[in-house]
Amino acid sequence: MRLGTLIGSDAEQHGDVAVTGFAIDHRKVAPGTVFGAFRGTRFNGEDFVDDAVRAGAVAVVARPEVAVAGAAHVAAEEPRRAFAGLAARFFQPFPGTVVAVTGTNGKTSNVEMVRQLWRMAGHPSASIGTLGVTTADDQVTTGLTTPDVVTFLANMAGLKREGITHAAFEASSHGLSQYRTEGLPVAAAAFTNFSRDHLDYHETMHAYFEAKMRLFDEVVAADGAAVVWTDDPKSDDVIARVKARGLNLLTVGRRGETLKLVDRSTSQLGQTLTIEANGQTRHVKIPLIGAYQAANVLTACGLAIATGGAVDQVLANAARLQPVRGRLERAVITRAGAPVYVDYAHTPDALVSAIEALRPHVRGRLITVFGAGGDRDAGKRPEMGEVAARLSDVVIVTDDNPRGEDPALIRRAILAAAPGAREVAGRRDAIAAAVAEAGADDIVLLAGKGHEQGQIVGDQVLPFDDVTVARECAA
Ligand SMILES: CC(=O)N[C@H]1[C@@H](OP(=O)(O)OP(=O)(O)OC[C@H]2O[C@@H](n3ccc(=O)[nH]c3=O)[C@H](O)[C@@H]2O)O[C@H](CO)[C@@H](O)[C@@H]1O[C@H](C)C(=O)N[C@@H](C)C(=O)N[C@H](CCC(=O)O)C(=O)O
Ligand SMILES: Nc1ncnc2c1ncn2[C@@H]1O[C@H](COP(=O)(O)OP(=O)(O)OP(=O)(O)O)[C@@H](O)[C@H]1O
Ligand SMILES: N[C@H](CCC[C@H](N)C(=O)O)C(=O)O
Ligand SMILES: [Mg+2]
Repeated sequence: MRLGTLIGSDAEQHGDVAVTGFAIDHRKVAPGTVFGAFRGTRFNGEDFVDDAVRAGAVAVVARPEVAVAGAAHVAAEEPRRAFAGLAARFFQPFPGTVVAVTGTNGKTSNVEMVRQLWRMAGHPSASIGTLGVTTADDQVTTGLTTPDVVTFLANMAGLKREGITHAAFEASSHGLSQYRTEGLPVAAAAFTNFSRDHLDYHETMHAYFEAKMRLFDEVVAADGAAVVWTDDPKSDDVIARVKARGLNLLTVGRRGETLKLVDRSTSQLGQTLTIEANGQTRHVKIPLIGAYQAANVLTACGLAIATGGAVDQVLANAARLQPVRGRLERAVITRAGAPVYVDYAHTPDALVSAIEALRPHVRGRLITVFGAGGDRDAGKRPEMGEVAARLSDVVIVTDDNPRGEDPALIRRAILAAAPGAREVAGRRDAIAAAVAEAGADDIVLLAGKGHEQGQIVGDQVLPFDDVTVARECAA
């Protein structure tokens, strides 16, 4: 593609050169690259403009006041957004049906469930999120929930080349506020729930909520749809904004109109949902436990319906959903007979959801093992300690990705609000202690790491998988 075609600039000036790629890191610039110079939390990309031009950048997307010499200056007040638009023109085409999910918890579960529902309906489909890029026969990890905009658009274009027609992605608040997932048409967006997380980055709950709302206010197509879970304290706010924007609104939940959850009855290995839709009552048996999984199933069904699925077909397919990795995944049953569950709960609200999901299955004691991530929202630590101590019978506080912080101090912050909790440094020892403690009637919950394959200590990632360690401790 010629630069002039891309940016509409005069060919004699800068337009008649070939664009070979896009980069937001000057170290990735090659001859022909369009460089995005963004101000970040650690660096100012504007400081690297000259380096980028020397490395062969043919255009620089930057704020109007930034000096750019030797390459075209695409000036924009919000350069991240302008850059995403240009990159999308370069990388297109994309899968024809793209949907996004936001919310504090449940994004990964939802995109994975939508992908499965589409596949059951015969669509070649994919999801992009915390688990990586997932298709029916492949999974590639990207490291972040929402990859950077170049990786994101390149991945989407790659999926299209592989024949994928339907793709669902997680829109994290960081990704939304940094315009990491812009540029391509989004047919539908879903809201799962809103609670405390990431205040280290957004600072206030208001700013965190507004970051998420950009998905509905700006990212989803003007003629697109919104699927809203109705039973969250913030649901009505989201619905009001969706209505103001004139999107096609689908509501799901106890107060839902598209899919109304009338009843939920649990069994040992699953649950039956009674759902009213189109004036009819249906019983949908799903092979997943926990109210939160029921919420995710309904929201995912909403997205499948919003993208053309027939209600009957979608609800019938929901009965065949496979569990999502690390979300209430049963890792092992100990020799004493206690099931050990692994869950990705890493916020106070998610911890409540995970514990409440298991509680009906506990005859003896619920033993909860968890920690909190370093270099992340410190304020959530006592809140997590408080709910764990209040809702579990035995609490073991341990480590979860200490990153650059002292793990003992993180544990102390949790323990300060968790009366009666035991402290076990080192996650393997904590899991071993829980497994040793659990009797036949007890259930062990290992929370916080879910599918993760490493423990981040300093800048090292040490191999660690809760499921594997639980099995080793139980052997
Ligand atoms: C706080 C945060 O979100 N940081 C992300 C963000 O960084 P930033 O824009 O602040 O970048 P910066 O490092 O200050 O640099 C500014 C600019 O200068 C450029 N640069 C920098 C150095 C250099 O030598 N040359 C250069 O060109 C950078 O590429 C960047 O464009 O953009 C970078 C590139 O996309 C990300 O790698 C980085 O993720 C860091 C590693 C991270 O840990 N992010 C986490 C918190 C995150 O994003 N999590 C969310 C939420 C998960 C959830 O749902 O819970 C996620 O979506 O994964
Ligand atoms: N609908 C829900 N309501 C409340 N809690 C939930 C819900 N869905 C998931 N959870 C809890 O949140 C944890 C993480 O779920 P999931 O990975 O789907 O969320 P996420 O939004 O993708 O998280 P992340 O922000 O890390 O990407 C689960 O293990 C569970 O404990
Ligand atoms: N997407 C989340 C994941 C947290 C997972 C938990 N294990 C931790 O490290 O805090 C984050 O980056 O904040
Ligand atoms: Mg996720």
